[in-house]
Amino acid sequence: MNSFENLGLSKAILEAISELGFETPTPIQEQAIPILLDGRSDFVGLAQTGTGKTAAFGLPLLELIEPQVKIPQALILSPTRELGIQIADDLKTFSKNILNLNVVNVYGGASIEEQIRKLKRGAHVIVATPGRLLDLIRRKAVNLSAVEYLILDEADEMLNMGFKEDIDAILSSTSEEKVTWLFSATMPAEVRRISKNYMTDPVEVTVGKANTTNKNIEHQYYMLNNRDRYNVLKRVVDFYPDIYGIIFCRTRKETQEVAELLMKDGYNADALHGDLTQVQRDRVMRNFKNKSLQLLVATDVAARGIDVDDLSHVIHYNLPDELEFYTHRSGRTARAGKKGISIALVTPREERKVKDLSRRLKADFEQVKIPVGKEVCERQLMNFMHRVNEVEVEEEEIAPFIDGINEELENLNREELIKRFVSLEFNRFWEYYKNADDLNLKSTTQRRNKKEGSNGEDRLFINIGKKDGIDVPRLLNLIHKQCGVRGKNVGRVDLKGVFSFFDVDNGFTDEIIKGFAGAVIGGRKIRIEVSGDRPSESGHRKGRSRGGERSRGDRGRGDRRDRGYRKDSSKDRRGKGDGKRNFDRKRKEA
Ligand SMILES: Nc1ncnc2c1ncn2[C@@H]1O[C@H](COP(=O)(O)OP(=O)(O)OP(=O)(O)O)[C@@H](O)[C@H]1O
Repeated sequence: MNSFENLGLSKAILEAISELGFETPTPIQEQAIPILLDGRSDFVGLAQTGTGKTAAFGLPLLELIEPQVKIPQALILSPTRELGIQIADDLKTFSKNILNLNVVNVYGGASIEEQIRKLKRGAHVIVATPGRLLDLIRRKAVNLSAVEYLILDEADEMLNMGFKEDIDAILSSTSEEKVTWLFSATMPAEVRRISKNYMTDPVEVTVGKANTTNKNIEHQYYMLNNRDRYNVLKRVVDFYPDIYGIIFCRTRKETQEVAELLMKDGYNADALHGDLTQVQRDRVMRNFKNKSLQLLVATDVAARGIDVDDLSHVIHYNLPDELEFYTHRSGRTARAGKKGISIALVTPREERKVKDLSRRLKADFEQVKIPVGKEVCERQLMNFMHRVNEVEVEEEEIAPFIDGINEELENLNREELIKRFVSLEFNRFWEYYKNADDLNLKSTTQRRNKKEGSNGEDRLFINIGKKDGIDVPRLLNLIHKQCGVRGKNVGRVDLKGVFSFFDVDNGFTDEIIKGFAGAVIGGRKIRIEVSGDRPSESGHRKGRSRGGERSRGDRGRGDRRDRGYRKDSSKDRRGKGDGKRNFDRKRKEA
């Protein structure tokens, strides 16, 4: 194996990276650094997420900069401020032993005057987001004519964000002589186009197979009903008490909603997306990086390229449409040779996306059972036991209280004592989970059987039928409009003259009855009730009405919201605040 010394790096840099614990170069570093040190060719480096691409371009770049020449010699463009800050911080750390080498970071949402001042003091390397840099160019606060090295990081994302024109304008103020380097974990068509449009005969280095995911990531997926998505998320989080991860959503709105629900339910979570102010984003990122925030709910853009140590999980609340997005998302875990788990929450309809990802990324995706309540309780309990085992006892501080404690507990033997201590933790979870649904979807055959038979379904009577102009699509449409229940949850429909029957997954029965309550259709007041028996055409039936004593598993009788969100998130949890408490405690113990 090669060493950093053999790659031609200077002592100043070798010492700095050795302090960071970089012992041997990663494959992309090993291959890229000698070529880039030569400094003469355009370059495309493709390597999986978390394999040290920043140092692969950063180290040779810093070697090539001449500190005594006080003009900007290198420009690094980054799609987001967070990534820009991260790159600039890395470069500052790598170059801390090089005298008078200035890395200046400019981005939107912060004082432009302050950035102008910093640029005036002299910048050798500028790390910038495109919008702000363009602004600075227009104000003539920066001169890029002597830039010799241009680095495009996460370039496809910059194009996705609509920065193409800005980038073109920026590049037109740089010299033709510069060399351009591009690093990426994926090679979507945009990256290809960029290398064609902005580079001349680039040297291309690919480590591993292009577009494959980091092999240290374990890919899992849970199959669920769409309406259970949030409850499954909470269950996964509860099943991994020490989880430290990012939950990816598709839109800013969904990101904010999921984060708010999690916070309301007592989890240590926060949102990161483009609708937040920079101050908010900074606070969230800082808290997440220093591990006082356990769960970051983020959009693809906001978390692109983010390097946070030791993330245990990435959760795809919804799968992204693009394969590359999946790769970048899941690559937030398993960085620098560590392991991590990527979990996708998918409905049966989305399962083909998983198959497609698996085929195209050449990675196995394992379908994992959603833990049932008892399993979550067991996990939490064992985690609590582990913490008991590991906790550092503050002998001196606790000593004054020991006599009083012993007195209070003197009637309890060891076994009793253990049970009671454990119950303090266990009861909260048990209370919450004892009646929790099994959120696993039945297999396709079971689902089919369920549709055909009466198992898990109710047969509903409704007093409208063919004579009211009702056909199957109209009835399904009506149920959806009136109650929010989709046609796929409705089984067999029997249309009669002035009434009809339809089978429905009994989890939706209340919703439907409630949805039709008080409804008037075609001038007729709608009557809907659970039918006990198959009726005769005369309409005679042994029906049970709305108040009937059907068993409905642990479904509540509230509205959809109660069912989807609140039910699995009883107020008890708030007091419990388990996520934060466990996490904080763990950190203190570590
Ligand atoms: N040679 C090395 N030895 C040990 N750790 C390293 C080495 N090189 C980089 N790292 C660490 O690996 C982590 C990932 O590096 P980096 O952020 O550059 O990955 P990346 O390839 O750019 O990932 P992404 O494609 O997701 O942006 C960082 O925390 C970095 O400090």
